[in-house]
Amino acid sequence: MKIALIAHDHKKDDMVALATAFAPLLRQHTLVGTGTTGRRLQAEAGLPVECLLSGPLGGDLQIGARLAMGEVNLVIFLRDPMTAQPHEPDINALVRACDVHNVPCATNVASARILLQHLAATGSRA
Ligand SMILES: O=C(CO)COP(=O)(O)O
Repeated sequence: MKIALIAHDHKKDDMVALATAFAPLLRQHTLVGTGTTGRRLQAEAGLPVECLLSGPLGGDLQIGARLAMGEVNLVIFLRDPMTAQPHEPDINALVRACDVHNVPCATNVASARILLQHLAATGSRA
């Protein structure tokens, strides 16, 4: 399973905590992330994350493009609903791509936990 991990700045601590809690599971999969999120997950959760561009510089679009080509199977995108983002069109494009291609996309911690628990229970592998 190829999993994309993305978090806005105010949600990055939540992402690190989530990824740390599920680190043994996430290690069994191929991980990709936007630049800053990915580097924090490497440094603080010890996870092997391929880091693309930072979100505002096109990272969301890179993940969306991979997803459209079938190279991303699950997205955890912890969005900050309280802060305006300069690259809002890119964010919408990524979430839309998930809907177009029927790729599971969790946009908050509660949903992400359910997806990851399901992944753990079903034993899907990379
Ligand atoms: O902005 C983002 C998603 O829209 C996340 O990008 P970073 O992980 O580079 O902060």
